[in-house]
Amino acid sequence: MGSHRLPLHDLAGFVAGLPKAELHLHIEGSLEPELMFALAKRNRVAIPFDSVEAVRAAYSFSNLQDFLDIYYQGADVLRVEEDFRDLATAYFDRAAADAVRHAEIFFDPQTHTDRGISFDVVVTGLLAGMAEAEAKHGLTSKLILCFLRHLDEEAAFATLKAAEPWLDRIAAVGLDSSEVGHPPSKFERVFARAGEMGLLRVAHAGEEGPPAYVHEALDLLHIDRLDHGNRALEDPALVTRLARSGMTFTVCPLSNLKLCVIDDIDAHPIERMLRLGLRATVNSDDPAYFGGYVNDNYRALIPAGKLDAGDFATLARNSFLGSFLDDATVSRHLAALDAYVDAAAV
Ligand SMILES: Nc1ncnc2[nH]cnc12
Ligand SMILES: [Zn+2]
Repeated sequence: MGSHRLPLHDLAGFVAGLPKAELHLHIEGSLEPELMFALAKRNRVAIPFDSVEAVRAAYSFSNLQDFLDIYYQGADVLRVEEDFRDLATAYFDRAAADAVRHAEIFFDPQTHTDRGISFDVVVTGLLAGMAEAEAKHGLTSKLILCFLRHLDEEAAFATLKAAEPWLDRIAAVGLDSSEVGHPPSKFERVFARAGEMGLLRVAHAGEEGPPAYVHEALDLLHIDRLDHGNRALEDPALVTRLARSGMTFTVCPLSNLKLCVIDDIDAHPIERMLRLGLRATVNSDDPAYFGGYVNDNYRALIPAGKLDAGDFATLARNSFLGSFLDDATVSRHLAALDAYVDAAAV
């Protein structure tokens, strides 16, 4: 889009060092097979694999549900506070290496409370990992509590209730899990209550579900950010609305490829999103399952040749603009990003 042209190798280096925020990351989806094995041993939990290689070999999915089945199974090794802290620490260490300066991470409390693990154990462990990342890397973070949409409204309300003691440590609520057949309307009242409690709101919509689900997320859930949003592109009036309102899309290229939302990474619609004036960002979703952290996702977009250095800088800029950081902090990150771009002289 812009006029910046760099040789491909330099472009990869430029993109890797760009200061960035990650806005779509399921912490349970950052559970690498090695840590899964270590935690299984530590907690004496049986897992249905006999090697790390066997786990990786099982990570071949033809749709979202295929993945979710194995993802919920993997989370079973997480039992005590220390496990959630170690999980978070592993993610933040990896993100810091990708020049991530700020991350807004999803967690799925129901995946754990339904197994008898308390909400407080999950949050306390994650918060410990978050504090450590800030001290060690200067990497700040926020928590987003996701409701599992395949479960019912009552279960979501119970989860919101469990969150009450932690409201000052939770930035937003989100909506994830099996999309088709579980429209945003199912959670209209839960999201209204979350809004009254002062929480921001995001939702997965238009990943596999139709544009109507994106309309519902806007009109019924009053979302502050749209997770995925790919299928919004099928509805021109919706695109206009999302562009005009400056809605942030948290796009996950490698996830889209691995879950067969797209057939070919070179056909990923993110370039089209930028041309349509949409505020797209690049994120890793479930990096342990989809073969890459955030820089792998940025890098995967290079070979198609549709994005130049200026576009990648825009994607990184969008990640700060779309974050839930205060304006002064966003400005500070954008100044650092501008300095990085100037120094790269692209
Ligand atoms: N990509 C995704 N879509 C819906 N739910 C998820 N939970 C973890 N990753 C998800
Ligand atoms: Zn997701």
